[in-house]
Amino acid sequence: MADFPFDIVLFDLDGTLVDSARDLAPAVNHALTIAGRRAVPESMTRTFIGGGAKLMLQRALEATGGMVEDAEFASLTESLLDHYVEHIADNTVPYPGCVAALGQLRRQGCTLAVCTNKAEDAARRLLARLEMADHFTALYGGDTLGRERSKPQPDMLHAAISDCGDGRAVMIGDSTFDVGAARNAGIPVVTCRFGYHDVPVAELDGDIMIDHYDELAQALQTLDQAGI
Ligand SMILES: O=C(O)COP(=O)(O)O
Ligand SMILES: [Mg+2]
Repeated sequence: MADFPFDIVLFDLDGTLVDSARDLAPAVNHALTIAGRRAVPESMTRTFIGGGAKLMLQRALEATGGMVEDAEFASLTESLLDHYVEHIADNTVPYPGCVAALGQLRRQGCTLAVCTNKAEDAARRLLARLEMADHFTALYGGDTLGRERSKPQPDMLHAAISDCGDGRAVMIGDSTFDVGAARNAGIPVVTCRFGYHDVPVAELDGDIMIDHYDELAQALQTLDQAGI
């Protein structure tokens, strides 16, 4: 424990711990169909993920003809979430090596938490269905502290660090929301090349990037040695 550089590891969920686009994309297309729009390919939906369901839907609507009025948007958001929750773990899986890496970090003395812009209830359901929940001491969703305090605001990172007993923390994520939140919280950030990127991957601008969970422990050591 003493020689591992971080006490607390905070994880984003969609595109970081789990490959959930195969269940998010059909939920987006369900809502688009209700709105009379064409469906969009999963590859496009992947670029809309990261800011929560509402932003994902807004981007999908903008890409298929434009935003709708508030009441219709609220109803479409509800349809999207109903569909998503019903199919939450149909095709979603943890990324290769993820579960093993979580176990390894815990054996090294790290305390783990999830900081996601997904709604807290959906995040808890998903992690329970995938039998991953027990790894995490804390979980914050995009609505836990209020949407205005979701990532890239640092609030949920600060709260999770406190719940984990305070200490040296690092964020693992896949989008500008994660990098921004980590910067705003003043902690380093590892980005995942395999996740969902709302900007070209080269522009994510984290401190170090991993291609596979097998590289995570070494990446954390490298960050430490670089004095980041
Ligand atoms: O639901 C989303 O859009 C984002 O979720 P994430 O913060 O876990 O990537
Ligand atoms: Mg993400």
